[in-house]
Amino acid sequence: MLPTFASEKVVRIGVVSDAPFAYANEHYAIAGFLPDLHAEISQGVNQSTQLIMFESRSALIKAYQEGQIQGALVIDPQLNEFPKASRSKELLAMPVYLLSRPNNNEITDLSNYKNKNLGLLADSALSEQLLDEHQRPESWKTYTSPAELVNALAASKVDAIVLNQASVAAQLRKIGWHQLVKVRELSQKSQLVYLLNQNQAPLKLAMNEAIEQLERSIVSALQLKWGVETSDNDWSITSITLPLSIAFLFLIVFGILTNRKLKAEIKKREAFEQQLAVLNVKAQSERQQAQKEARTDPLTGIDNRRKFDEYLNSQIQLFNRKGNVFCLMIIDIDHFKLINDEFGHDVGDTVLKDVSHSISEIIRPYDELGRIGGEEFGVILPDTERLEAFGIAERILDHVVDYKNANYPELAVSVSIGLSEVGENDSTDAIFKRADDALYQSKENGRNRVTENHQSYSGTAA
Ligand SMILES: Nc1nc2c(ncn2[C@@H]2O[C@H](COP(=O)(O)OP(=O)(O)OP(=O)(O)O)[C@@H](O)[C@H]2O)c(=O)[nH]1
Repeated sequence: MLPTFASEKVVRIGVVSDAPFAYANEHYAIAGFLPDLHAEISQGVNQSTQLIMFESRSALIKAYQEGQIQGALVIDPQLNEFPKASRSKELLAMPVYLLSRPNNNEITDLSNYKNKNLGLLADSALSEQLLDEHQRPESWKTYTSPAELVNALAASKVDAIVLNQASVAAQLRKIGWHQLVKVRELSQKSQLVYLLNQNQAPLKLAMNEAIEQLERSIVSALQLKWGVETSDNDWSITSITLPLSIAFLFLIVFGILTNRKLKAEIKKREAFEQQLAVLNVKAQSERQQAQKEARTDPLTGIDNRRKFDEYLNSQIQLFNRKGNVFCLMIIDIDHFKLINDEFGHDVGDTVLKDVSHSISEIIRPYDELGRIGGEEFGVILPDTERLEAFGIAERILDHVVDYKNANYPELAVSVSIGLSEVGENDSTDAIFKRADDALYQSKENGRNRVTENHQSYSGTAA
């Protein structure tokens, strides 16, 4: 069981290790998964996302349903697997494959299968499109899960099954070698679905970019690991080469002869791989938990200065690369020393926790809140321009002033805020200094107010 995080600031995305787009190396580390997104995460640019790998699609779905991950990346999911409301869809072109029993020379085109038994995945966008195109032949059957589909082929209930590129590698491994034909002219749109429970604008952007590179990465992953023919030259029909056919035929014969021994070996290996995958998920989540703790303020439970600085840095990089505007706020509790002196340090601690909670009630789920000093908080508002940020700052002022301590009703709390919008050729130090100078102005002008200090404009309002 994966631990659940108290903070919703990190989005945990589940991926399946078996699929080529979430393609694992022998150590079960991600080797070919949406390379851009992964690189972005490992380089620390996208600090708000973590990838959690699952050994099977059903384990991933279960984790998603139980809320252990907040998002999932799945290719061409069945419609009933995920709650519809939380879907975001991206369409991408993907070659379609027919997988048939060996020595089936009839496959040249899907229309040859109009009167034959063809298996398709039910509730899949790709299947629906193919069925419509061929006027829903009676001999075509749909199966509710990829496992059922593959079993139908293995049990000769159908002559061939339709697969999209993403599921080819996994299915080949399950049932051994069959004849695989890529039918390029039938290439339809397949779905890469990513599900997010919250609106994560930077993540969405990163994913959209990664999707553009997906086809290329899948092809090379398939070639590398499975040796599947993916020639660009013959798009109409691509079948296995003769030597490969002979080699695999030999494997099948060999497999029959040593069936039992082989089965036991495979079982042992699968159990070992499964254990390895489970251990890896566990180790990964423990590592992530430790990393999380190193970035959390123990008193308030929000992000600490280190995490906040990392996030600020990532926002500056995003702005410089893509022009995503954001605002930085520094919020300081007024006369906090007096609160400590008059009511005691413990009450001071309670006020710190309550103020951080009040701020989090006003900001949006994807804004970043951190404790950046003793009685000082920082807020980063991604995709937000100064006018909107100013309104949010004013709402924070009002909300904090409304604060009441149950044991000390006479305790009055207010904050002062310095606000700055990111500007041309900005750096973390420069924007931080502008916001800090603005905070100083708020204090100078009487506290309980917000002061703006942008590259081109500054001013105060109470
Ligand atoms: N209770 C408590 N107090 C803290 C903590 N961290 C810092 N402080 C206190 O916060 C106070 C900050 O005081 P000052 O920097 O003088 O500022 P201030 O009294 O808020 O005055 P202005 O910022 O000018 O409005 C100091 O007395 C610190 O001891 C903490 O974790 N808990």
